[in-house]
Amino acid sequence: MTVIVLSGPIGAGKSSLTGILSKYLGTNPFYESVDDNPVLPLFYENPKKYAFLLQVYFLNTRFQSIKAALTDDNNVLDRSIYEDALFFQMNADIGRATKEEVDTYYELLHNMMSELDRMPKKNPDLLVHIDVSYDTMLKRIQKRGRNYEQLSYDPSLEDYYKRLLRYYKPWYEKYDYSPKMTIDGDKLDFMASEEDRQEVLNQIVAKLKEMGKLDENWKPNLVK
Ligand SMILES: Nc1ncnc2c1ncn2[C@@H]1O[C@H](COP(=O)(O)OP(=O)(O)OP(=O)(O)O)[C@@H](O)[C@H]1O
Ligand SMILES: Nc1nc(=O)c2ncn([C@H]3C[C@H](O)[C@@H](CO)O3)c2[nH]1
Repeated sequence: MTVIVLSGPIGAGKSSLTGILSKYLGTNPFYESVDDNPVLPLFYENPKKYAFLLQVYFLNTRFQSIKAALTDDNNVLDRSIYEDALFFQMNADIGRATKEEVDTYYELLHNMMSELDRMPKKNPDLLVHIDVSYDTMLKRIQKRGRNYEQLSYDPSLEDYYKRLLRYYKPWYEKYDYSPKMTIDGDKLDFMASEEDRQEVLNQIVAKLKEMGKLDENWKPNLVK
């Protein structure tokens, strides 16, 4: 039984890979709430006003998801609580949160992480990070077509996205809640190419076998 958390910038392919991977492993997916998130459009319209509220919204849903996932021990999460502070810190660094909001946020996060530390299973088994360049990220954001994420909606999103990418490298290096691995999201087009999809799945399965989380003779539940 495994809990796998995915990470990566906006449009990296986390939701897509969550679906593919959970089917392949025969586990249950947890998706980040986006289309039913009432605060997200407000945030893109007025980031300074809504950065804190949006973060509390995401933090709350991510806390619920990771608790359920660690209890069930049979899941893939498309983004997790471990990535939450990356987003908030970046928004705080560009002046979208007051000192009081920053302090309150970190206290809340700390309390939630302490709760997780008291659970029988405390950590995920593996982090799979999808690494993408700015060009790939932007192409995927355009392909998905959410209006408020487009540069035509707000040209300052170019700086926001580039900045976000810069926060990922140190975040990934510091992450130590579980073993981790990176997928090259620029090279491996796991949506359009069957061969690339299999390559990504092989890399993840090899890592799980190496960690002893999958039996050496393990075969997929569902081959498409
Ligand atoms: N490897 C890939 N190759 C080609 N297209 C991809 C790939 N991964 C994702 N896409 C496409 O890019 C878009 C964004 O993908 P997806 O929604 O999975 O990203 P995400 O990382 O979950 O984004 P977000 O952080 O915003 O939730 C979708 O239209 C998807 O079909
Ligand atoms: N500010 C902020 N904090 C988060 O923790 C966070 N997580 C995701 N997002 C935004 C990115 C995509 O538009 C969309 C889907 O990932 O939601 C976030 N925005």
